[in-house]
Amino acid sequence: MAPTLSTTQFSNPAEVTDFVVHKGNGVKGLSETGIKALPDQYIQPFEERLINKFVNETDEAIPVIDMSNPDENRVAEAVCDAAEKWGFFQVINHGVPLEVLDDVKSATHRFFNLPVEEKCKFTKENSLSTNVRFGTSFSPLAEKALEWKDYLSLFFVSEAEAEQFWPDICRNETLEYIDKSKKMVRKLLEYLGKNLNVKELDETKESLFMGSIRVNLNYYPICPNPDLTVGVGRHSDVSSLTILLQDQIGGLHVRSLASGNWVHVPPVPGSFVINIGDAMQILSNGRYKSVEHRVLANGNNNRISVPIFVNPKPESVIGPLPEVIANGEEPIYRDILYSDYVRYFFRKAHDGKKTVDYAKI
Ligand SMILES: O=C(O)CCC(=O)C(=O)O
Ligand SMILES: [Fe+2]
Repeated sequence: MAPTLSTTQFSNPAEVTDFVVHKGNGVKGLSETGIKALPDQYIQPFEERLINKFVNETDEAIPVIDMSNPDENRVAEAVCDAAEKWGFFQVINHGVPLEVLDDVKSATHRFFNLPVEEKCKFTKENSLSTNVRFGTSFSPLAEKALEWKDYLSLFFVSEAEAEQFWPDICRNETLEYIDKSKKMVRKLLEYLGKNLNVKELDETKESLFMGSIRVNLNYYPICPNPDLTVGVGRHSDVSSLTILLQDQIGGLHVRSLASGNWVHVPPVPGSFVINIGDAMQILSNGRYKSVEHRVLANGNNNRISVPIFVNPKPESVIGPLPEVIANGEEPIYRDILYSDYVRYFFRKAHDGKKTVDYAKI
């Protein structure tokens, strides 16, 4: 007979929520109790489950771009083409030292391996800074079904602020990861901008394209019934650009714009997965696509990922760029305060691409 919740230390779902969400054990703690059945609140509606037979039935694959190609125009073209057709691509030979990537992955494991009391210092209730938050799922209070993921989210303000408030155990590695990735991020944004007639990343464009940075350390522990739940539900990012470091486990799936199929993003050692976020879709008046993606839960392996969300400044007003509208195009998005847009995203559960409709004219 399949094990049920009653064969574990929990006698009802409320006790699970208390253990995972309120006591700060996260799904990692739950997984480590040896729980054999998925608690009810993690069971996703049928249509949200990424059952294997619906994926990988396709030979579509997101582009892999070699940034060391001496013909820079070719690199720029490949980046812009992928941003229009896929909204997603991987980059290799990107110039970020591989040891920086290894170090931030190790730091992520170290943080999540801390005792609960240590991690709990960074929950919403306890954290000494609103820019540092340890949590689970996406928005447990707004969600009908929870997601099988824990995270530490770090909004970068300054080195001094990080020194004061970020967890010691992963601070330096995360700061180094941000710092060493900046050059690549700038290059990618320059390529994307040029193709939109943005001649240079001056101060105004910099604050729109890369005015603020958030890094998440994500932990997806082994799940007892991975087919019934998700690591992350369908969503698009609110960033201008996301650069994501994943380990060798896999599980990230992207919705193909061409076919509607869910396409796996295979781990490529030393690469970054790059995706266009909603802010860039809006700034480009829909030319670059912020595409739905989600993460499968895994029954055999723990997985980590470390996305850097490159965002507009919270106080920026985002809307189709003048350079884009100058060619006579009708704007399809209205001007909107970026912090309002982000607040709207976090107020609800993941719901695919619906956030961007909020900015539609
Ligand atoms: O873990 C991943 O591969 C993707 C995570 C993600 O989509 C996100 O944090 O927005
Ligand atoms: Fe995402």
